[in-house]
Amino acid sequence: MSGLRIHIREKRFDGAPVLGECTIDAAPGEFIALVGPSGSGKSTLLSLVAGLDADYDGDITWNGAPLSAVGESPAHMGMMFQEPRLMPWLNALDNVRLAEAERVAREPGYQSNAPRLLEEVGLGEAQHVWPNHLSGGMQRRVALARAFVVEPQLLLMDEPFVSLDMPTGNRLRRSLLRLCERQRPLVLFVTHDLREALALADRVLFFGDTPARVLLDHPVEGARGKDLESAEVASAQQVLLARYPQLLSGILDPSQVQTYDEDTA
Ligand SMILES: Nc1ncnc2c1ncn2[C@@H]1O[C@H](COP(=O)(O)OP(=O)(O)OP(=O)(O)O)[C@@H](O)[C@H]1O
Repeated sequence: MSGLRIHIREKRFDGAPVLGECTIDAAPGEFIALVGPSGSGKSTLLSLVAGLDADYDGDITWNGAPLSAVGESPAHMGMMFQEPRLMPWLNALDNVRLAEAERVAREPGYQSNAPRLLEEVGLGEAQHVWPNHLSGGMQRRVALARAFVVEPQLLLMDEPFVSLDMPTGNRLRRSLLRLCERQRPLVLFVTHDLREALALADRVLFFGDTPARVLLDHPVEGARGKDLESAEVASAQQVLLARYPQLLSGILDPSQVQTYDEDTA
């Protein structure tokens, strides 16, 4: 199949199973949010996909070929984490350019996308500013530009907008969706905030149980692209939690899932 296939049979840490049987198929261009209680293995799953941890039982493929390790990956991969992880000795432009280094080496005559990406995230005027002179929100913008500068086919994001105030977070989410619209990467986005998942994703995967697995694969309708405090997001959240009251605690009654599918069929 084309796109990403994740099939985890088991992932253990120190002998204890953390992830159980889990199959996720995702098509190019899809935006998938991963939501679940703390410790349910969301970040672990991202690190397996990123190739940062190869110690698991399962297969992760991209267009049918193993997605085994960063650097050998058949998909251009971008990543963004909770911390912007900027190099303090490089200005905003050079931080973004750093991600292009491999491409510059590989493609003679390659024209840097970094200035355009910084324009797109609203930092056209701040290209030569050092990270310690940028606000937290601006630093995340640089990290967002850096994630997209490689034109990733697969973008892994682990709570990239956590602990930002609402307007700053909303602006960053709008920038992210604009960039996704243009480049169409497949995104796996970990968040604790159900509203953020509903405002960004095409599908939300809910994790839970021990060892963790996907409890529910929920298609999002109506809330995508809206601000977190919008009526559309509030309503999507209310409908979901009315039907599955303990979902965010990682508990789901399987009989409810059938009812939901029948309702939406
Ligand atoms: N390097 C590690 N060594 C041992 N145990 C680990 C390691 N990394 C994660 N774990 C354990 O694996 C489980 C899943 O952790 P993980 O960070 O993937 O969960 P999470 O759903 O992302 O949590 P959170 O939402 O709090 O970030 C937890 O019990 C955690 O303590």
